[in-house]
Order: sequence, then C-alpha cells, then structure tokens
Amino acid sequence: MAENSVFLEARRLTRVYRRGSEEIRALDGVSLTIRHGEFVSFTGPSGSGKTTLINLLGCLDNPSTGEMDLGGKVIYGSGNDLKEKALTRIRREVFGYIFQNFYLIPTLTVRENVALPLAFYKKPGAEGEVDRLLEMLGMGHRMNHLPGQISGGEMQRVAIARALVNRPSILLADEPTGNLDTKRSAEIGEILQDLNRNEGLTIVMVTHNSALAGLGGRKIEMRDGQAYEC
Ligand SMILES: Nc1ncnc2c1ncn2[C@@H]1O[C@H](COP(=O)(O)OP(=O)(O)OP(=O)(O)O)[C@@H](O)[C@H]1O
Repeated sequence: MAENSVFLEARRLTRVYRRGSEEIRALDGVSLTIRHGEFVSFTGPSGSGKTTLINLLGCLDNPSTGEMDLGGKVIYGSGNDLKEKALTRIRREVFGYIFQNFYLIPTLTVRENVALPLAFYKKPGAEGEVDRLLEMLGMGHRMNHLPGQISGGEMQRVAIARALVNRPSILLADEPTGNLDTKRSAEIGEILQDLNRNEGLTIVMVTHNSALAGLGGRKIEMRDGQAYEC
C-alpha cells in the first residue's frame, strides 16, 4: 500500500456510555484521517476519551454515531456497519494490538505466546515471523522462558512480537509503557519508532508519556471527548 495514502478515515464519531440513568459522552464528534506509514500519538487528561477512541479506530467497539472507513471500506456508518464476523476478520488480518498490561499467557513460553495468534489465523509466511521478531526485539535468548521469568520491558517486547506475527498493517498501542520505568519506556519507544521508520508500520498510540508522544511526529490531544491536532 502506498505510503501517505489514506488508511483510515473517521467522521464525527461519538460514543455515549450509559450508567443507570446517567449518560456519559466519552467521544463528542471526532473526525480524523490516518495515512499509511504514520505514527500518531494521542495524549490528554484521564477520562478525555483516548481509550474509547483507540478502541473504535481498532474496531474493538462500535460508535454511538458517526462513520469510519478503513482501506476504503465502510466499517461503521450509513446504515452499513460491518457484521461481527467481518469485524473479527479485520481485527485478525489488519490490526496488531498492545496494551499496558501485556496480556501474556503465564503458562505458555515466550515463543508459544508469540505463536498463539497463528492458531486462529495464519498469514502466508507468518510461521517464520515468530523467531525473526523475537530475535529482532532482542528476545532470542528468552524464547523458552515463561512470562513470570522475564522483566516488564521484556514482556512488552514479547507482546509486540505477538502483535506483529501476522504482519498487521497497523499497530494500536494503548499506554504501552504505562507499567514500565523511564529506561524501559524509552526502549519500547525506540522499538516502536524503528518499526515505523524501517518497516513502514502504521502506529496509533495512546500515551501519558510526553517523551513517547513526541516520537511519531504527529500528536493529537484529547479534551472532553474531542480531538485537537497539536
Ligand atoms: N464502559 C464504560 N462505561 C461507562 N463509562 C465509561 C466506560 N468506559 C469509559 N467510560 C467513561 O468514558 C470517559 C472516557 O473514558 P476513556 O477510558 O476513554 O478515557 P481515557 O482518556 O482513556 O482515560 P485514562 O487516561 O484514565 O485511561 C470517562 O468519563 C470514563 O469514565
């Protein structure tokens, strides 16, 4: 896919949560475009809607109203929302996800954790990606360890390898360094920057870490459910 072509376009996304009789407008009309090869960071105060937005962009949740296209295909909107089966396919084939809490399976080795997505869906050549990615991320010597035997920074490297094993077009990272100290955070930041620059991976990241937010060049601040380009 040509670098700089439009990858994702969101128009007037809203997301309202209901808690009893209370209505929380977590997203209040967000429109944005993400191009292939971009590295976009979302910052903003707690409760401003960052996770809600990244979940919508990553097809993990549906908006209350609004439209979104991905690769020219309608995901939500105009009464043509994709059905769950098609969304599941997009989640597997298009996206890689990493989270603050890593979500590794404690009883599986590092290598088995990274290979896990291949049990559900395997892109051609993906088998060879397990070892390549672990080597690339400096985890080649830890392949047979369990998650409990490695550090937090190493766990996030494993989670990144797992997210990338099926060669996604876009990596979504929600607070990827939220559980890491400054040094480990900077290391994960460098890895993400290399993946973006050297492998052309599109990255969308939510972070409270201002050093990390500057890495990708494009920064969007969330305030009260709205998005502002910085
Ligand atoms: N499942 C839910 N049910 C009800 N309200 C929710 C739900 N998820 C989020 N909210 C509310 O929506 C608003 C936006 O939440 P969101 O998690 O998107 O913010 P955030 O910017 O990611 O916050 P943080 O930086 O603390 O993670 C908040 O007021 C939050 O309490």
